[in-house]
Amino acid sequence: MTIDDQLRAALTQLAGVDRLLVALDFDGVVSPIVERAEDARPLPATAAAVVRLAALPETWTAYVSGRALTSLLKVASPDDRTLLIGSHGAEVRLGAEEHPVALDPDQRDALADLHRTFTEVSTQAPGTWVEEKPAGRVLHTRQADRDDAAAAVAAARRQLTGRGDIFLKDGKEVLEGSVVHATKGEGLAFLRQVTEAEAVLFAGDDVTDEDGFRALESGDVGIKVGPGETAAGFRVESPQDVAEVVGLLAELRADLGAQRRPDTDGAST
Ligand SMILES: O=P(O)(O)OC[C@H]1O[C@H](O[C@H]2O[C@H](CO)[C@@H](O)[C@H](O)[C@H]2O)[C@H](O)[C@@H](O)[C@@H]1O
Repeated sequence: MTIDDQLRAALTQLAGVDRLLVALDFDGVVSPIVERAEDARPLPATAAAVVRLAALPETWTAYVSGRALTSLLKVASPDDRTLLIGSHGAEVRLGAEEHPVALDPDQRDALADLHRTFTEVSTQAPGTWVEEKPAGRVLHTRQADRDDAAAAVAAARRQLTGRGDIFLKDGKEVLEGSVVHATKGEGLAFLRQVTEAEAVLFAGDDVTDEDGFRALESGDVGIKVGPGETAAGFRVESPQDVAEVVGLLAELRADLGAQRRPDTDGAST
């Protein structure tokens, strides 16, 4: 991909801010989408660029994911400095500091109902499976026959619609249910607050990432990966393009930092 002039200009501006947060969705952005969720891995070029960014002064990196933190840690193997938002904003890990989800008894009951509904539906639909998260469940349909997948999602929706204590989200070949209301927009706002970032880059590919794009402010850069309606200001086609974008941002910020550093005579170059 050639990074177009507008995106290059936005990245150049972003590279020059005092405090920068680079937040990336994981599946479909850092990792290509794959058949089996447990097989997802970061593209090496993106992972390397994230590490380079995290090592720069006044620069924070984050993965903002719908995955449970345990799953994100397993597939992403993030650098210790990379901040993590899991379960679409319900879980947070800032280095050694972890904020797990705490469910009250009503939420635990709702989670048990959600689990029962998704597993019963999945049993009837070959190729589907249920992923477990601390505050939710995911009905995966990527490996199912298209008609079976649609029927399974419709059946699960029918049984859960109207439950005020279970929040449903559509994703890529998944239906997610959570007993905690959380969004990536809230996750990003929290990260902006703790890092005191002057500007944020956020890249995402899925409908749930739109909450993140809508939480962006003037001076931030939102990048939608792939097709679909979006509130993001920029679009690239694939995770491979994301690797180029994040690589360029790391290069630009490192160069600007080097220019700002005093030379050996003590004067700024
Ligand atoms: O917010 P993300 O980091 O993008 O996570 C969203 C969901 O990603 C995973 O499912 C998706 O990726 C799988 C692997 O490529 C794919 O098989 C599945 O069809 C996708 O929907 C993950 O399993 C979910 O828990 C995340 O919520």
